[in-house]
Amino acid sequence: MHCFIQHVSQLATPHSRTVVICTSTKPDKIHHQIKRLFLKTINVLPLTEPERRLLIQYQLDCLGGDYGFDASLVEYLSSVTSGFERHDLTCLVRLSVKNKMLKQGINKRDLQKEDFQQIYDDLQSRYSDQLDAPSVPNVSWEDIGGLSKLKAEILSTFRGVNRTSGLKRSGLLLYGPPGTGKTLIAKAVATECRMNFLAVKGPELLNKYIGQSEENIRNVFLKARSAAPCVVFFDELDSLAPRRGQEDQSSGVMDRVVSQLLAEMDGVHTSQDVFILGATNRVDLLDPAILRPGRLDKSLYVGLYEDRISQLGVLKAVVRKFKLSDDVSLDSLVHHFPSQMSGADIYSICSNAWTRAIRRIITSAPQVKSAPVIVTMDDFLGACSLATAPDKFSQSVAPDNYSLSVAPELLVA
Ligand SMILES: Nc1ncnc2c1ncn2[C@@H]1O[C@H](COP(=O)(O)OP(=O)(O)OP(=O)(O)O)[C@@H](O)[C@H]1O
Repeated sequence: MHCFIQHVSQLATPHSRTVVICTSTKPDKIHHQIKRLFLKTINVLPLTEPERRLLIQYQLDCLGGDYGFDASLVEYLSSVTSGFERHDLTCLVRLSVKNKMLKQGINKRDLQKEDFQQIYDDLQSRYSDQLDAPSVPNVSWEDIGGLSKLKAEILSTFRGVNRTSGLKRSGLLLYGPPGTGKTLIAKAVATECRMNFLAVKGPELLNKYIGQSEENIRNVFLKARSAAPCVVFFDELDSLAPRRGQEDQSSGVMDRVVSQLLAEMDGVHTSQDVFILGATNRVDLLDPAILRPGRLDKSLYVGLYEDRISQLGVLKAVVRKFKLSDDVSLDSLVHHFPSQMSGADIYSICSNAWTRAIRRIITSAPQVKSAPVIVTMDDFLGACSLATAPDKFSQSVAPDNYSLSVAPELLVA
């Protein structure tokens, strides 16, 4: 470091014609003596949507010729590429155009959405593979059954009056028994609102070294801000934000973690494009400050499916991609379900039915290498009989524990 400082300082003579430019992805780690050498620090921020639009347009213009694209295509590409850097956008445009030409000849230049899909998917998955990088999940509202009121409530929060009038909510808490679809909802929110999704499990951020947990929390929010628009999903929030001042936490480590989390949440409140979703099975263990307006200012209960209509909704969503035989009647199937089920329980019945169908096909025609898997009513009924036999199937929420997750006083409309 000393040597570097000496050499750079020597260049700083009145007649020097040398300019030193340095780059860094972690400016906060640079020693202050090095920082002092530079006259100017330029913060290169992630591209905003209008900037991405300009860059995509520019890249297409640079390729010359008439590509026959319309403005809505450029608009679409800029809206789905949040988190993409300059180089990614250049690759996206150039490689997609090149592929199109290779496939359809140099004269076929009418570009469509689909022409960009393959390169877009490659770049997006490479981006998400980077450590903890946010991704846009592939879960839509159709993948979630039942919960229509909850969906409407969440959508109004995201798209409704709050945003336009500037009275933005900064976060929502989803609470309820395990396996009821809280994670699924968070992913669908990110997909439907075309936002990046950063999922964090509470315990993953906790570290035994002093100050490291707080830094992990800071990093999550830093990442979220740089990937904005972004949904940050804190699963198992109770482990990260337990009630402060507990006697058994005499070192105060957890209190500091909670305080850091609250401070970061307050910072997010002023930013338009980062939204926080929390999920917990134990709302009673949370520090009340986290539910204060301006942080997770709305709590929504995601419960078990107790009526046949909502069970049917979940069943339909889960078997959406199954091939069903003509004898399958989902309406009558739900009457074979236990009275209280979580989405995960229904998913388990369906995957058991699917496995039964595969076994049946293999046993009936072992020599056939590939045959379509068609699930019959018998497969479902066999899987249901397992579900109602208590010694063979354990529901994800034992009836004794239902009450643990329910805190009706938090059902704020
Ligand atoms: N409403 C639903 N519609 C369709 N599938 C569902 C629904 N709820 C749950 N599932 C199924 O159950 C699985 C588990 O759901 P999920 O992980 O979202 O539950 P969770 O409430 O976040 O659980 P936990 O509190 O244990 O983290 C999902 O992957 C999905 O297959």
